[in-house]
Amino acid sequence: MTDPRRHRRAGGRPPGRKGGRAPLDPARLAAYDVLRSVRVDNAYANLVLPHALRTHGLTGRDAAFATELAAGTLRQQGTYDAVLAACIDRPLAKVEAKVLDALRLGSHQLLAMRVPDHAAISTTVDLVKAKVGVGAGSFTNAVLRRVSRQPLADWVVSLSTGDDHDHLSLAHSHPRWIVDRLAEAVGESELDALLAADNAPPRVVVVARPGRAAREEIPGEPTRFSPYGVELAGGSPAEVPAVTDGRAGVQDEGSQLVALATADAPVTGSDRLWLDLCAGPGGKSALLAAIAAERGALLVANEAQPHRAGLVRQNLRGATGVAGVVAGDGTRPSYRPSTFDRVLVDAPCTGLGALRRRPEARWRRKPADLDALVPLQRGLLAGALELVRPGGVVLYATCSPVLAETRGVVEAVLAEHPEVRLEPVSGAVATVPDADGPLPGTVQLWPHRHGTDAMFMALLRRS
Ligand SMILES: C[S@@+](CC[C@H](N)C(=O)[O-])C[C@H]1O[C@@H](n2cnc3c(N)ncnc32)[C@H](O)[C@@H]1O
Repeated sequence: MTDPRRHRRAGGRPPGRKGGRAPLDPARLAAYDVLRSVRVDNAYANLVLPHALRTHGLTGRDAAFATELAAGTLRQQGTYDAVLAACIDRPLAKVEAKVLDALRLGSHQLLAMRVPDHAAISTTVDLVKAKVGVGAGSFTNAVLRRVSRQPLADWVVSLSTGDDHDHLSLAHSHPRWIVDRLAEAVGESELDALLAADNAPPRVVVVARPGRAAREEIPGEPTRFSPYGVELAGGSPAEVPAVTDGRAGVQDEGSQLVALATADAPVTGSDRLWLDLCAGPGGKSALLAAIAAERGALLVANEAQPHRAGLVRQNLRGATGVAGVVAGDGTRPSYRPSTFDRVLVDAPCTGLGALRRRPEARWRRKPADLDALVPLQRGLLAGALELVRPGGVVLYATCSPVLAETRGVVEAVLAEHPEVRLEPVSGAVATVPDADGPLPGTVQLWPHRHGTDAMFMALLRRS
């Protein structure tokens, strides 16, 4: 008997009943559902994906196929839209949205996955016929045949203009304004490598929270820079007991280093009360609380959005070293001035340093987002400097390397606070090679250099 799963694993077409229409492939249906949720409900792909996989009963290699199809299509949407525009004789805006979703999925299979052309085209046509109608199916067939005429590299060459950033925007599927902003931060010589790294799925890294879990409990390789990290050997973190009981957690190595830079900054005198001003959903708080507990200190985790404060509480379950979780606006903090010995400001930002893990984020973000984010970042850093005691430290961090959010914010706040000075980030983070930030002593990590999100860190001390 034929095993229908064997066909799907090979990316092929599931076998149909004799004389009847072939059943739709569940993996492709799941990916199609994810694209629809992202488009219609503004959903985050990584949050809706597990639900789509469950709904369509996908596990193992079928789940991996659906995941790559959905995430890869969303990441590469810019490139595929340029290819599709060249294959369709009307503007893409005039193509029905459901058909365009399917065309993008088909293009990803044709141009970036090892799916045979006939399977990529026929499964997409079946999907469109079932979801939209027979006429749309014929249109899809004609368009995808044109897409399949040449490999991706040839499409990029034939569609490129002479402009370098336009070319990189097309080749690496990043909006042009993001290419420009990243170029200002990383420089032209590494821009191509950075954009390519944004399109590679990130490794799965787990933090063994000190005093609660040992690295040896987690199957995988110790991380290079964080003394608490393990790169998972394979499988799902949900299968690691230390993760399921909250003693360990999935956390990018760069994010671990931010917590570490906060904890490792030298302070003299009292070192008992720490604050995470922008704590939700609580990854860094959980690591900070574990380190605080080992040192006899306590952490207050503050978060503006009540539902995210709830996530922080969940992340801190079982942790000692926690004084409380508070829902409050960090720009108008309700704590007494000079209360804390250490404060972390992991500011809300464009997230352009974490594009690897948010496939659709690059298309959602707009340059105007900076107009609201930069004043908020400045307000939060100024709020933190009021809350830290003289001699205490504030670690300002973003998961964006955009200079307006990093250098610009730090310079502006320093100019308004003569009692504050910028100091070199110290401890384990200071030993990370090639991580100089845009101001002396600051740190900038990069996906293409360090295998981490592009975290920025600046250490400020109040005198
Ligand atoms: C980059 S995230 C923090 C990530 C977190 N540190 C972690 O590691 O899990 C920024 C957080 O700041 C919160 N936020 C935004 N505005 C805020 C404000 N005015 N005061 C406090 N938190 C704020 C956001 O809701 C978001 O949860």
